[in-house]
Amino acid sequence: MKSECKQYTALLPAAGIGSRMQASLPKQYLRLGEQTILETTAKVFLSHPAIKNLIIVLHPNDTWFYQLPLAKDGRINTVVGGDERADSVLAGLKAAKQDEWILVHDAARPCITQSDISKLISAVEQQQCGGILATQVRDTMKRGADGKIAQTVSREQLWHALTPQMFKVKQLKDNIQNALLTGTAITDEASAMEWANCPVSLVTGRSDNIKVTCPEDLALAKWFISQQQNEEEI
Ligand SMILES: Nc1ccn([C@@H]2O[C@H](COP(=O)(O)OP(=O)(O)OP(=O)(O)O)[C@@H](O)[C@H]2O)c(=O)n1
Ligand SMILES: C[C@](O)(CO)[C@H](O)COP(=O)(O)O
Repeated sequence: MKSECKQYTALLPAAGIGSRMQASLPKQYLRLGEQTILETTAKVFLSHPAIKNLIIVLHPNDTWFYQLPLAKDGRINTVVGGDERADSVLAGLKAAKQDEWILVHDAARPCITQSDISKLISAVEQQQCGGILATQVRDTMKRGADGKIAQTVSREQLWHALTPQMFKVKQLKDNIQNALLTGTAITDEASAMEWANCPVSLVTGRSDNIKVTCPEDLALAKWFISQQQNEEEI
């Protein structure tokens, strides 16, 4: 029985092909120990007291999801995604209740913690405007091309945008649709809200909330998750 706190839907875009991972199957189905990246991510949300259900967005040719025990969970609804991440998120938003808040989280970010999910929800509930988890840039940042540095960019106000990103369903859906129609590049939900001049809160999240993107990320994600389990046992 979930606690009395307000409950939300989480939308997991999982319709990518993971080309940068150079694996034999889409990266969300690579294993982190006993379970896949997708199962790991989904279970963090499904066991969070403020998450009531999931919308998981699948590639049209996905043959893996329904082989997972997770597929039998009645709290999960699946929809078919599109060519780009924004198209997949849009497909998921169309299947959500339009008057609710929703948390959009990359299936490829399995190191998300319940505490960071709670932190984002609390900030959005308090400020009543959308928000994203993010971490401040720590390295000196360079702009460059063709193997040459063009300039050093001040890192003072630079953040890594993470997920989940939490917004009102209808507002986010409309803004993504309209932004895409103008040819604006929408690589995260916040960029569509920014396009519409909507305020978006930056909520500091854990830097181990990495997106498994390249081959070396898999071992790092496994290690981060093992460290988080040790933290929980303390
Ligand atoms: N058309 C797409 C593209 C991406 N995603 C999802 O969006 C998240 C972040 O995208 P990314 O890391 O870029 O995944 P891929 O697109 O699969 O990776 P690549 O760009 O290396 O192919 C992933 O969970 C991915 O499954 C999606 O649902 N639909
Ligand atoms: C949404 C995101 O994870 C925020 O950093 C990122 O934009 C996804 O980019 P990708 O190229 O689709 O991995």
